[in-house]
Amino acid sequence: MVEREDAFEREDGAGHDAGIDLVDPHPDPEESAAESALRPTTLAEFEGQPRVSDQLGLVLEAARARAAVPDHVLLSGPPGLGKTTLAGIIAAEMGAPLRISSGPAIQHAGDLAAILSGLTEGEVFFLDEIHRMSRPAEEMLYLAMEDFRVDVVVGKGPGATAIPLDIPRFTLVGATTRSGLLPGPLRDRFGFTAQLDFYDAEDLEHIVRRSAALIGAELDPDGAAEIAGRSRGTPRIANRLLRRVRDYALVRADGRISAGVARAALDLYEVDALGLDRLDRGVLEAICNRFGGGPVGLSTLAISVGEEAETVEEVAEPFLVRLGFLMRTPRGRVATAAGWRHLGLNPPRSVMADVTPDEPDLFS
Ligand SMILES: Nc1ncnc2c1ncn2[C@@H]1O[C@H](COP(=O)(O)OP(=O)(O)OP(=O)(O)O)[C@@H](O)[C@H]1O
Repeated sequence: MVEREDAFEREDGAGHDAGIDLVDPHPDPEESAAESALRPTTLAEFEGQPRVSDQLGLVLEAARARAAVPDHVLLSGPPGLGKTTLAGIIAAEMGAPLRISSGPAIQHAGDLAAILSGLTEGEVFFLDEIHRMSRPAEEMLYLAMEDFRVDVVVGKGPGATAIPLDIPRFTLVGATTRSGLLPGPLRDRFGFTAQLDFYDAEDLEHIVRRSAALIGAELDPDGAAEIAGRSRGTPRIANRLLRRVRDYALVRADGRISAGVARAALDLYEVDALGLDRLDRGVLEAICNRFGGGPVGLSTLAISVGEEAETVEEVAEPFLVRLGFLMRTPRGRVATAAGWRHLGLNPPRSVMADVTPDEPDLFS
């Protein structure tokens, strides 16, 4: 890959606000209580994803009919689409307790052995970011998933012995944003795999209306549509925008969220009609205005918008790519004609000449 790495000064004021962005799909620890309060607890309450819902419902019903522990479940998809929520629903529907941990928290096989041996019969073990577990822990998990057994190694070196330890039957719910990174043997041990997709506007409207009722906000149907349309297909973002719009309605209006109030609030927070925020537009503007439409390397682009390369790559780019405003090519990032037009600019012909739309996205 050839990246253009010319030095660019970081522009004062061009940086992003501290703390999590309104349209960042990743969880914000400060919002975890607010998020938990809005989590549906039954499949019937879980909006959208009809295929996943139907198939999972069947798996759970069959397990209940056989009085068995359900098969292990792998949920994959971008952040904020409901993987943790579904793990909670599986536990609730099975009347089982839920234990939560994450791949990065389990660095030693011993950490995993301690969790697994402490589970109760039928417990649901939610392992978020399962692709980020250490290799020894991953190997221990294979055996635990298949035979409900772990081998605890006692001692070191040639004298070390593995003592097999039976563990209760449990259901592992693994979650990953990158199912491609999971080793085949791990993937094969899940009895049910579901890929969560971005939500359509209608489902998001239902989610926003349900959440508004739970937080006691008065929300007009048009107001719900306005929030849903700017939520980037992601329930976490929809709920976050709803909370901000609710604040605006209380302070600057009569408390009721009409379409006009939602629009005014989201304009104030710089989330535009398609859900682009300041960073997304900054990235697009930098490519078009400063780099002639691209190609431009990620780090140069990140410096020019005063943001970490990781944030540009993980938050702004996926959405811009999804909207068809940006392409990631082997030579760098390129604005598409639609991207230029979204900024109200005319795309120069030369921009698209040497990049075919079918060029594979080598970075995903
Ligand atoms: N289908 C849904 N119906 C209603 N609310 C939903 C749905 N999916 C997600 N939500 C809401 O969106 C928020 C985020 O969901 P959740 O934490 O389950 O996402 P996630 O996929 O686990 O994200 P991450 O992997 O980043 O933790 C929660 O407040 C949850 O209530």
